[in-house]
Amino acid sequence: MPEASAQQAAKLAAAQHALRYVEPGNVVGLGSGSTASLFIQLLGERVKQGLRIQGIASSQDSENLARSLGIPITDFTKHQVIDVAIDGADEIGPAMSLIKGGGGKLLREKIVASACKRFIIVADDTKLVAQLGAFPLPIEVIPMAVPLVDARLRDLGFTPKIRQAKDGSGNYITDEGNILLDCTSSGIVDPEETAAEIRSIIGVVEHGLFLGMAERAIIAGEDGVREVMPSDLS
Ligand SMILES: O=C(CO)[C@H](O)[C@H](O)COP(=O)(O)O
Repeated sequence: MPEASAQQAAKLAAAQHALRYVEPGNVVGLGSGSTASLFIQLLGERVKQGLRIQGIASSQDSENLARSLGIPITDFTKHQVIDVAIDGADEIGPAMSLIKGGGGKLLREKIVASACKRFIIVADDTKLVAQLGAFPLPIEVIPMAVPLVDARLRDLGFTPKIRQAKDGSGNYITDEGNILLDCTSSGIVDPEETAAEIRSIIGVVEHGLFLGMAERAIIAGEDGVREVMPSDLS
């Protein structure tokens, strides 16, 4: 089987497994990206079969997809607590530290994750890493502050690059109207310290390090699907 379709099959298997964490009456956080989208499609099938849930989406794309499938959408004015959220990740590192935001949705994803009783990651096994940072860390920045934040991030050892829109129209603009800096580094040795340093930079709206948020990860690969807990990842 070509690698791309094996990876796709793994994403689907992880998404399928995640359905067991959704219970009737739940408010469900809907993640972003290809794996989360597969979960939303499967959830839509369950809703068509009669499952009663409501979704809170972590991106406009996910909300549009959910609505097109008949998943009722709610928001934080009606529900401040999400029972369970299912989302993807770009890297899954020690103690289930995560890099997210490859799809550009990290701010709303982190808001959803922060409001969850259970935050569950779905991913293929290529996302597991011994140390975070091979994937460039996305950082969402207020547009006028980009040159200032860029300089501070370089002081921290990052090489930031402004993300470009896929359609060639210029800078990628987030759902909240901000710029994303994709920051390469030689590796993130201490994610907690790095997160605190980035957060202290005025003009940074949010960063893609999700620390201490995920309860478990559903990981799929050629050997099947397994659940991984933070304590399993040293
Ligand atoms: O953080 C994200 C979007 O901002 C995604 O969850 C992450 O990029 C993983 O995506 P995929 O499931 O397509 O590999």
